[in-house]
Amino acid sequence: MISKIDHIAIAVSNLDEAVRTYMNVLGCGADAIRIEEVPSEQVRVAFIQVGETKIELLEPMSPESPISKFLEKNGEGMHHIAFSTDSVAREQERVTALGMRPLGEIRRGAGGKEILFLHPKDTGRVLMELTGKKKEE
Ligand SMILES: CC[C@@H](C(=O)O)C(=O)SCCNC(=O)CCNC(=O)[C@H](O)C(C)(C)COP(=O)(O)OP(=O)(O)OC[C@H]1O[C@@H](n2cnc3c(N)ncnc32)[C@H](O)[C@@H]1OP(=O)(O)O
Ligand SMILES: [Co+2]
Repeated sequence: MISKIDHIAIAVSNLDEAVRTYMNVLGCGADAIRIEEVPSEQVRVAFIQVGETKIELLEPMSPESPISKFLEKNGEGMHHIAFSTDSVAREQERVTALGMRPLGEIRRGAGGKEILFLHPKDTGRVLMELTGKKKEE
């Protein structure tokens, strides 16, 4: 079951600058920010807690990152919406049966959580991520 929006992700070219902008807009302190590197996606990511959900700022770590290609084509801006679920595998099965194409396999994203992306051409040209539990849970 999908329970809430886990995060809204924005592609940025300079993470530190973007973090400052969001802190200014939201009026929050550094305690609301968590930064980590996710090598599987070649991104450095900052999460900013906003109530029950988060803003995810994504900076590419290399030209191979999907965020590099996105920035080249579109510039900075909204990249994807992520939905929380108690079972990414079950949601994968459900949406696949409806004809949506997952992009690759379930893998590990930020915080070690299971993630799966759906092709934006099947979801109204908005990239969507399903995010679940940590793999060991
Ligand atoms: C921090 C870790 C993790 C988390 O825990 O939250 C993350 O969020 S990681 C985020 C980065 N990782 C990913 O984005 C992985 C999934 N993405 C992909 O597999 C690819 O980026 C893609 C979506 C398949 C696009 O790659 P590719 O086909 O090589 O690029 P194109 O530019 O040719 O795009 C094809 C087509 O799709 C449209 N598109 C691409 N990106 C988006 C987007 N973010 N939102 C909406 N639409 C998008 C693009 O415009 C092309 O359309 P056409 O031009 O009409 O062909
Ligand atoms: Co994400």
